[in-house]
Amino acid sequence: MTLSVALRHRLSPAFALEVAFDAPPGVTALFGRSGAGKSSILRAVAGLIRPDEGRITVDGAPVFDSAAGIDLPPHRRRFGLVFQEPRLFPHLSVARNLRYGRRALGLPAAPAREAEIVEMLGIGALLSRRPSGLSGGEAARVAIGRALLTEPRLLMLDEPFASLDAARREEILPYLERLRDHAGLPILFVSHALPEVARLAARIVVLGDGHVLRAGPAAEMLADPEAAELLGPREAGAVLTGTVGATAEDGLTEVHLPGGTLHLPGVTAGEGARIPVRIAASDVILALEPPRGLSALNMLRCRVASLHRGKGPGVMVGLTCGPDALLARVTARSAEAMGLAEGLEVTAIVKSVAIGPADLGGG
Ligand SMILES: Nc1ncnc2c1ncn2[C@@H]1O[C@H](COP(=O)(O)OP(=O)(O)OP(=O)(O)O)[C@@H](O)[C@H]1O
Repeated sequence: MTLSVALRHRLSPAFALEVAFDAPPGVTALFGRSGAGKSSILRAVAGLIRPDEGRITVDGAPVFDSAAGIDLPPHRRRFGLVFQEPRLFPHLSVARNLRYGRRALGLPAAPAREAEIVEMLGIGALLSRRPSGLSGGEAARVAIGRALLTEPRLLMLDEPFASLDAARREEILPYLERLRDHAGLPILFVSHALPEVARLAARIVVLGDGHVLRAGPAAEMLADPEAAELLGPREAGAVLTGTVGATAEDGLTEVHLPGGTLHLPGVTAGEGARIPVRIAASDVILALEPPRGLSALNMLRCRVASLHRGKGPGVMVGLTCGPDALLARVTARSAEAMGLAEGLEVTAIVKSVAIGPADLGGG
């Protein structure tokens, strides 16, 4: 199932949306600064605002088509929307909250499906509790479960963890990975946290001032020095796929990449698993020769593929390490002193401690 969106809508004299993008099954991240128009797009797709003109289709079938006069009401679109706040009913137990959306749509009870969703989201122990006793992460999972139980054709998550601290957000990411891998639905995921987007999304749509600034496969966008400027040079970083090796007594686990081996803390996947590893561009140091007598364990032989001079003092360097792509952020002064140029062979040095659990996929 693929969602296609093409719409124009003036929200105020100062702000208009004009966007077009596709969302196939898997996670499509809508990424952009506050006020870029992310939530308004979700509201339009959900049928909560009526665009001035455009078409919104699922596998070619319109739920909205201004030219043809089609505008299905929200409940007939069968799209699940989870807001920033979980919006659970305080007087109902978690179990009754879960069933509420289904009942409101007149769908029959589905105990087997419910058990499956409860298991996937890890909320079995919460069923008899009231929402007031839940942590933010638990409440977010219940809200996602309630939306899933309505058998949506599409799931939209509008920064469902905006109010959670970093540790709670990290806790919930594995559940979202399971949802992504097992639900088989297109998921529109609104976020302005790049590590989360890198971990979950297959596609990224970067929004600015109501427009699509750039859209494409996540792996390509995250490794592209020019796109890094739009994603935010401080947080930008490529995602590489490695194979988990042995764990040493000091807790560092080998992760083998074509360009070399990383030794990383906090790897939970078992030996032999393939896991994504996000390496922030600002955590990579470049050297012309493999350095000796250095505390960093992680060195990858790479070649400079492209250079992008940003607005500030930084240069974003695109590197290829075998079939992998990596980004490094250096100062323009260093780039010049090193004579960085396309095709030059360099060693990329990554600090182990710079890579945290949020940067590693579950495998
Ligand atoms: N009902 C409305 N009437 C007028 N202007 C609106 C309305 N809703 C949103 N806007 C404006 O549209 C712009 C986009 O808002 P929107 O909430 O879609 O952005 P966002 O990218 O989701 O931001 P955030 O990350 O802060 O949630 C903002 O300038 C906002 O003030």
